[in-house]
Amino acid sequence: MSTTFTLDTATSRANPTPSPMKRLTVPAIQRRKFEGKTQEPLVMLTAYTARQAQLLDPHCDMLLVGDSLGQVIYGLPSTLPVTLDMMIAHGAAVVRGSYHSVVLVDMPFGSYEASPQQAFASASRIMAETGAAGVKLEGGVAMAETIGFLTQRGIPVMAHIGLTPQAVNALGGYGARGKTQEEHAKILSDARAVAQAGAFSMVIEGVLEDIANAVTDSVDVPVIGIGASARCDGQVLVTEDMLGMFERTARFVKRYDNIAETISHAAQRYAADVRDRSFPGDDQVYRPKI
Ligand SMILES: Nc1nc(=O)c2c([nH]1)NC[C@@H]1CN(c3ccc(C(=O)N[C@@H](CCC(=O)O)C(=O)O)cc3)CN21
Ligand SMILES: CC(C)C(=O)C(=O)O
Repeated sequence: MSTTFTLDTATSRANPTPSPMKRLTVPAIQRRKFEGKTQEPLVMLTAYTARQAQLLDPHCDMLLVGDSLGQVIYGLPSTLPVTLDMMIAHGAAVVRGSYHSVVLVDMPFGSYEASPQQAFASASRIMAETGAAGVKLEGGVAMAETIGFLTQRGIPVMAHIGLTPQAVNALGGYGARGKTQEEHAKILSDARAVAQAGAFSMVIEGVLEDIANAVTDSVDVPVIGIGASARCDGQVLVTEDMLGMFERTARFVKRYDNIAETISHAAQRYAADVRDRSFPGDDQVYRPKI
């Protein structure tokens, strides 16, 4: 007997008119900042593949196709070598694998910083070739003009401030930001600038908790934290970090499973079965019916 995988999404995905489960929208996400008394935090995880997106989608508000895929799936030393083509291939896969969450695609290093025009050329390719709902880009005051340019031309932008990994060479590492008065003030002005420019939301990464709280209180768009504060309007983690795929991760990661161990254990048992010829067994070979 073959194994059948069932998902809570299976029924609605098979339904030709899945109107009750319409995809969330960027304006709906933006409104969540001031909706309801409880202001339920927004849930975001990264996704890089269609199947991963299928599994995460029912539980999330947003799926981020992060340029962290450079390190997480391509084994690159940083996010800097990630290309627009890589982001587009994975972005399209995640859109195909999801039907509920807002899908956002990271703009990779070198695809947007030179000018608003360069950013529009790259972002419009992402939008047209993936079907994503918006893009994310790193930077504050310096990117405000570009964020306005994209937003006014119909491309929703999520900004990313604080610890911005594409600037690792300038920052000197992945240490938390905001430890000096100057840095603290810079992060606050970055937050205000990107919100003012039209970003519908922003990620704040790797900053002192007080700064994340101050940013959350001082802008009128949802602030999504990673290594930030529980008081942010939402949280994001890299899915593989959260699943326990890596031995070493940043302090801000909470592990909800240990899939590294699960995978190693399964591979070990498979290898043993192959080596002692117990795989394939009777159930896995084709024989003529008698
Ligand atoms: N798997 C993965 N998870 C991420 O969160 C992530 C990526 N990759 N790649 C792109 C960036 C890089 N990020 C990182 C990478 C390392 C640390 C880290 O190890 N931080 C140390 C402090 C380092 C220091 O003080 O110099 C820590 O202990 O938190 C943090 C964020 C976040 N992003
Ligand atoms: C860690 C998140 C916020 C990100 O930017 C990425 O996955 O690249």
